[in-house]
Amino acid sequence: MKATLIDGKKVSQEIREELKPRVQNLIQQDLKPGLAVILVGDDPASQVYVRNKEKACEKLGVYSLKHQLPSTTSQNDLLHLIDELNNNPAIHGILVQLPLPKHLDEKKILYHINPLKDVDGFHPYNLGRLMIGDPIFLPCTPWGVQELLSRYQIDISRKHVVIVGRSNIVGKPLSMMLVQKAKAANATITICHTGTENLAQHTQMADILIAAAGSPKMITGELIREGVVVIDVGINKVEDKLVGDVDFDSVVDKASFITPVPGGVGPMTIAMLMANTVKSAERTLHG
Ligand SMILES: Nc1nc2c(c(=O)[nH]1)N[C@@H](CN(C=O)c1ccc(C(=O)N[C@@H](CCC(=O)O)C(=O)O)cc1)CN2
Repeated sequence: MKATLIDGKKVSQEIREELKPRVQNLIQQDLKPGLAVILVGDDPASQVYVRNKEKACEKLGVYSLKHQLPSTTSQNDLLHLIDELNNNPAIHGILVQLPLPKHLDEKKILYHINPLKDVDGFHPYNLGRLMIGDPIFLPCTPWGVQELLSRYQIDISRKHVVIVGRSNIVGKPLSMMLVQKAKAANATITICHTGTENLAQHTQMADILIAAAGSPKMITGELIREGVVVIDVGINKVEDKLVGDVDFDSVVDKASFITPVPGGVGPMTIAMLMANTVKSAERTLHG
């Protein structure tokens, strides 16, 4: 079996097209959605991702405000900037590009963002709302994964979903989102990580395997069973090449569906960020 490629680039473009009339409707009501992106330091990958976000805003008609700060920026200065953006009526979404330089307290910084402008969905208030099944902003990458499954009619009903990875920005929120659906869908959700003993015993049970461990090519053909759906969330730079957490070549002939890297989940993160920003602007109009 040769896996069907899940085209994240195509789906992300479809989603951004679907957002256009919503943005036009807001602009006609004199409300242009605004996204502020704070980039601290000069991490090359982060610069690419921030540029992708700016380009997405430009194409969609969203006002984009970028603050590029030196890696030596103090915590207080960063908190003051967030205060300004929290109080800026032209800004409906605020994100701080991760990772931050080590001297900055990531939690303190992220928790300082007004939850109602937290379009990354990382604030405890929003994660709490997600946990109780009443979300405002879903974290962009997990939401993008869910959208890919949905738009390719990959149903989790009565399926075993195995997530490899437990980060705060993907693994944990994604497991919460799928558990919410699993109740009604009679699905089973398993979370593994790079420290899981006998990892193969878990991954080989998966009908749907989501690799989000941040470990290049970790998931090989021996770790999966025939016909599994493979979603690769990994974004690893290896010898200047972007590779996922899945060893694509050893998996593609066993899987039924697979997301490529690049061109899979990555572009979905951007599209869902745009969706959260538009939603935030709409909420200021309609509550
Ligand atoms: N504040 C945040 N920081 C980070 C997040 C996040 O959601 N919020 N996620 C990742 C990085 N990320 C978004 O910021 C991100 C990663 C990858 C892509 C993407 O489009 N990847 C492309 C290839 C891009 C390239 O040319 O290298 C692909 O996979 O096709 C977008 C966003 C960590 N930080």
